[in-house]
Amino acid sequence: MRVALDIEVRDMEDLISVLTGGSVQFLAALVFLYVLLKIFKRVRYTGGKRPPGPPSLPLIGHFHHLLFGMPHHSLAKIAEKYGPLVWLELGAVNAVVVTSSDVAREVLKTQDHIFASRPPLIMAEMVFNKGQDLIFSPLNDNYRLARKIFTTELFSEKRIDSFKELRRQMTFRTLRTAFEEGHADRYINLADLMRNQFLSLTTQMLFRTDGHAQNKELLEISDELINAGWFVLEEFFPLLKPLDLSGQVRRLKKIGERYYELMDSIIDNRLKENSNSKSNTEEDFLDVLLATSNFSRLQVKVFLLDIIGAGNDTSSETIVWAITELLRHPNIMERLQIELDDVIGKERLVEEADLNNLEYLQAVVKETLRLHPVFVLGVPHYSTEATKVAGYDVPANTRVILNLYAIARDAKVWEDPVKFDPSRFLNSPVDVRGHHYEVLPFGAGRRKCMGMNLALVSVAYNIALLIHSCTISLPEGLTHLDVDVEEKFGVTVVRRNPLNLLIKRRLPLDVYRRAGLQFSDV
Ligand code: HEM
Repeated sequence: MRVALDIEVRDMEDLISVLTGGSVQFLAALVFLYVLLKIFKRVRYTGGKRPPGPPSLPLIGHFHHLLFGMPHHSLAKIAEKYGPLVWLELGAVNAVVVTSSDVAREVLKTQDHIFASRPPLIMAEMVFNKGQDLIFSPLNDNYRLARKIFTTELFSEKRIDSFKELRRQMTFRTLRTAFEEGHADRYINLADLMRNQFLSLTTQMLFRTDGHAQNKELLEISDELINAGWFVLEEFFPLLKPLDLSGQVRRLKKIGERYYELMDSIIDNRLKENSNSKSNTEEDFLDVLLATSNFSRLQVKVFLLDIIGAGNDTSSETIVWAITELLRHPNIMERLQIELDDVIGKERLVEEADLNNLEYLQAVVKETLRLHPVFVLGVPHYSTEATKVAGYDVPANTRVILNLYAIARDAKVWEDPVKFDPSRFLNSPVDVRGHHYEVLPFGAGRRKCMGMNLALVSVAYNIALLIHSCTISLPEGLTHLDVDVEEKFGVTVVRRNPLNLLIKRRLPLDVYRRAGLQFSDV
């Protein structure tokens, strides 16, 4: 199989900083690792027809493949040579990497019941109370109950709809900030702008409040979590864990402690408020979870952290990727603007209710998610029993890495796969909701993203407003040819370089005013 890559593989600086937080302790860790591995025994593959894979090094197996370049690129290259199901020994961890839509279908649909668990992760242990949350929970009764409550109570259509006005107000606030900066001819970093919006949106959905001190702290916690990365050295070399030479284990533990302390004060305040008054304000997620007697206080905290961790950077960075691609392709940006002007006109602002009538906009969203799925390697799955995949034997307790990035760029499936071309989704039944295995930005099957519907609405709405009601300019002297797509690898893959933009009003002032968007600059 051949996977096309258009992004320059940077250097190992990225991954090393993900692994170690940039610490010089990394070198010390490697020396100790070498000594400790002498007494370390990896659980070896036993019997059967093993999936193919590159030659492994003594003791560390294939771990070095994660150290050079970005893992989703390195793994795509390995798949080009060894096929869509590759066997890797990453220190003590046995893993298979899936890099085709056919094998993804087998894992996420035909054998979803076997592969829908999660491996034990140090991040889950340290921050998410040993995986008692939703994202990192193994497939067990606790998980099934939590997923049911998330589906019926927190992410039901009705609940998502009940936050529509909040989403509108938060997007307006973003525009107001952008226009005020633009009016003063100041450039604004789009990622910062969007992250602030989504953090405010999430905290209001969760806790009804939008307190700045609390948000700042949550933003820092979420940042630390994202920067911690999926690949914690000690997870692959468990003998190193007590020594914590990379400092990652300690760092994650501290993030957990800081978060729990903050949440304790939020929950205490809420319980006090609830006992003082019979409030008739809208229920938020905290109310719903506290009212569910099935969950302990600790579980409530980790469920909320799931949403903070999964709900912010994912949507905001997808918007940043979309605007990046639109700026790189002025003809596509123009076509989208023409659609918006035709369908919405220039007398009013676009509303969420318009989104289904904007076919090209939807195609832009899908194409962005195809080329830039922010969880490039998904969230790891785990086999609960031995099975066969694509004719190969996969033992129980194998970690499954789905290279969602490479699957959606498979040249066997996609014509001109690295080209940003939304029209490939026009008049096509293919969508990004987990029914078509050639593009899986939200995963598929039992573990499919809980926030997909919310994300699709918020992302499309923000892009529509930015393109319809704003003029967006690059810093002076730069053209569309200067807009890069360099990536930074972490829990999510984001733009490496900031996208600084000058954002100004595109429509007559009155149009914004009538929609309820007031400005202090006029
Ligand atoms: C563009 C935005 C988003 C993308 C691309 C995305 C992608 C994903 C992916 C790939 C997974 C893993 C699926 C698997 O294991 O196979 C996932 C899981 C999850 N996502 Fe999202 N996500 C997005 C937004 C959100 C939002 C807004 C929320 C909540 C507010 C959310 C909540 C979750 C949760 C709770 C899970 C865990 C599901 C489980 O393990 O059962 N996501 N997401």
